Amino acid sequence: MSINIKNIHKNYGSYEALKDINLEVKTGELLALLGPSGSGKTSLLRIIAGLEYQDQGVILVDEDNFSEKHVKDRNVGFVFQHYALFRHMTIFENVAYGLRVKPKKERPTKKEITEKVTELLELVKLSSYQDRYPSQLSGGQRQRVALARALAVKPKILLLDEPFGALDAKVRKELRRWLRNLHDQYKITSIFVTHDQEEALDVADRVVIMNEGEIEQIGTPEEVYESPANSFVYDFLGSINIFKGRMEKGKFASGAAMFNIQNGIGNEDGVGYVRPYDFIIEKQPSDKSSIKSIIRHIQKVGNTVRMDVVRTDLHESLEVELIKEQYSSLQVKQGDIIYVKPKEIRVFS
Ligand SMILES: Nc1ncnc2c1ncn2[C@@H]1O[C@H](COP(=O)(O)OP(=O)(O)OP(=O)(O)O)[C@@H](O)[C@H]1O
Repeated sequence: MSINIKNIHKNYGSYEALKDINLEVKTGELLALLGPSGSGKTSLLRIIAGLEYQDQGVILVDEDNFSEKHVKDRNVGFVFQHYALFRHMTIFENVAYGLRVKPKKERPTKKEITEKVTELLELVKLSSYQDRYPSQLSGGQRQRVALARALAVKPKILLLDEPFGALDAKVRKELRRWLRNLHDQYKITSIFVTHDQEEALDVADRVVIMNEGEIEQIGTPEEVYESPANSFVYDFLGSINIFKGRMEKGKFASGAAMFNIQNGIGNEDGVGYVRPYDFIIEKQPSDKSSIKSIIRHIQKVGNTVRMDVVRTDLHESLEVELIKEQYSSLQVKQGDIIYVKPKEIRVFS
């Protein structure tokens, strides 16, 4: 099932939560809606589910106009951040619930329900837990039950709202791999909401970056990370260093340094962006893009060494990241003078 979201507007009173959202989700795709708090991700998901209504626009699922359908007729699987399992039912009963409450004509037989639930519990690797109650499971296990329950009714599409948001970092990581594998087996067109950049980039086929009710960029994880469309996306998708300066004839001047740039040909003020790992560290300057700096702090974490350095021209801090081997061969210490040279600088006006 493909989802075609056209011209969606949503206001809460005078507040514009969604401003003309257009988006196509391809059949079998796992799409992430990523953005800071309040950017409109949940509102959009709830509108697709039919739990909220748009003020303008339509949602087509294949050629079916979803906008005219009630939530119960949309056949959407929904998984929330807080596992809304029924506390008084066993895990088996929780997964079976959606099948048992189907109208009589569509309801599978008792034997079919048992087979389906058994299959799903195997899929989420919780077969031996089927007689337990939700309170006897860990948070990660409960989310897996929630997903099995959502899949039981064979949804046309699957919507997940921060499904791993309440779990600790290690479990989150395990579950997102697991979700990806499950999606590859089931291939249900799925949209999941997250504000965690790493999670979106790690799991999704494509990422939609939202900000203040608008889409900033849509692309594969590689596209949005390697070629951010604007400064918001650049900033949102990882640590950055900012260089204030001016573009002049294909070059960018910032303090005493001058850089060759790919983008930006006008003569205007601009802001350059460099990721912490995108620097070459030298003991002597090699050209005008080598920025003289003093090492203020060195922090070693695993195989990575982070250095906090201060440019001597503008007295601004830069965050530089090296792998341990590079750092060892440099032989530098706090207080030393070094030259940091961006491998690439992207300038937005
Ligand atoms: N029922 C509502 N009434 C009024 N304002 C609302 C309502 N629901 C959401 N909003 C507002 O709309 C904006 C978008 O909210 P939404 O929950 O869609 O954002 P989000 O990106 O999912 O944020 P979060 O990551 O914090 O959940 C926010 O400013 C929010 O305060």
